[in-house]
Amino acid sequence: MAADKKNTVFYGTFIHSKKLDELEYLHNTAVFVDSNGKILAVERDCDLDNIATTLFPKLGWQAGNVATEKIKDGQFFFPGFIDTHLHASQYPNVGIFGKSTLLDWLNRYTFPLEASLADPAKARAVYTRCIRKTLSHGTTCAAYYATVDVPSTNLLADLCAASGQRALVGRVCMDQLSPAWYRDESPEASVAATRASIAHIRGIDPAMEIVRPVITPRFAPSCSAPLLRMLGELARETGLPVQTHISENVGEIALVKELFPPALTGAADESYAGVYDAFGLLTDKTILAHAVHLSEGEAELIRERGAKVSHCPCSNSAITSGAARVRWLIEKGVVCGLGTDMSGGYSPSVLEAARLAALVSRHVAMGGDEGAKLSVEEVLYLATRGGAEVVGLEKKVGGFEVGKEWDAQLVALGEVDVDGTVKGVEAGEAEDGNVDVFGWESWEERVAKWLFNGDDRNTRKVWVKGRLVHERK
Ligand SMILES: O=c1[nH]c(=O)c2nc[nH]c2[nH]1
Repeated sequence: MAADKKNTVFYGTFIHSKKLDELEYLHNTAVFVDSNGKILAVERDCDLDNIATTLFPKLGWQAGNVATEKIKDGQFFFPGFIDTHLHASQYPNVGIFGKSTLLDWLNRYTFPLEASLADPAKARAVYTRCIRKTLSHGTTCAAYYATVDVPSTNLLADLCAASGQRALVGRVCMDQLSPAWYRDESPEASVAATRASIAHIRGIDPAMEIVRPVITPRFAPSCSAPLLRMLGELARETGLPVQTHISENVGEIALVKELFPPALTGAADESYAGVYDAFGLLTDKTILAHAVHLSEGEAELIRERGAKVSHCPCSNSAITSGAARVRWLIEKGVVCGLGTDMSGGYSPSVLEAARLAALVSRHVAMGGDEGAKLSVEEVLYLATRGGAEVVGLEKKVGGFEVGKEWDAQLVALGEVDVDGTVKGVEAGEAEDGNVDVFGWESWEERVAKWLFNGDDRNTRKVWVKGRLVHERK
């Protein structure tokens, strides 16, 4: 799809997070987005024709070069979702995990698939489909892991740039504890390959408007101490973000203790977070996926360093890693967002991750901590503004404010007619979606129904930086 070069006025109902536990509902509102995708003005409770006449001259807009996107009653604009953790290279394996847990899952399902993407044709098919699918679910920004292979990592970045999906793209670094056919030959080779991929990604998007590189040590067990040290140095030298996994599974944690004693790392103790910290990898630009079994001390250290957590409830349930205590992390002051973690997680949908975050928090509550429950408002905050902070883009995306960029989705729910059919669906046609709205629901109830029963059929259009990147026909 070509970039839309016009200024645009979006008009209708807008819903976004005001704070962690509050959504704001803006009705009869006009949002003025310039041809570069930046929000220039937000006018609430206004008449579209009047406001256009008064605001166009102030914005220096010519009426002939302005597109209007006025949505129907009952539909709403919502900020695009931010998937703070997923493996594009694992997309073909969604739903394929059997009864495995992390370490056997990696060996049985994951490493063979990732290695096979060194075939460029296969990588192109997988990445193209992954980007299309996540866009169709309203994911406007994704923090991707690619593979060890440099050309296929670069291809993922190229495809994100071409399709317009905002992305952090990381070449996976790993030099130990995986088969010889899927690992870096040495720490030096790993860093050289990472530099090559960073240079490519910077080349295609020097201003990092859509795509940016991210330094990606897979997780401590698959990286030697020299590699972790060199990647910490690379992070300091480049100022780039870092993404990795932490404390997902009890077997993994035991392995980290065994592999990285304080005598090797120089850390004060043998904690998992302490290992990353010892190597300069725990900074305010670090995205830590999972964080299921952290100790008090680790959560404290993560908060002190300003590192962020990607909560992955789908994956944590599917491969039986555990129930992360998100309320506890938030109350400690740790910034959290949501990750689908495909293909540990079986779904490409951040809406599904949000709904599972709500459910998993209820399991934590059933364990005795009633305050652990996350509300509809809270999980949608994590899916948007929380995620924006996790990936370091909170000034650009996550809500509808002047100065932010237009990363948004248009949501339409099924409006039930008096005869019990869904409006717009002809007799004999399949109904479009699982959400039935009867008309008496409050806006809060409509959003709750969307969270718990919505899917890509409700996501009619998706924009990134003002560009239409998906439309459901
Ligand atoms: O959920 C996960 N997916 C992975 O690919 C991975 N690698 C290390 N640890 C991991 N956890």
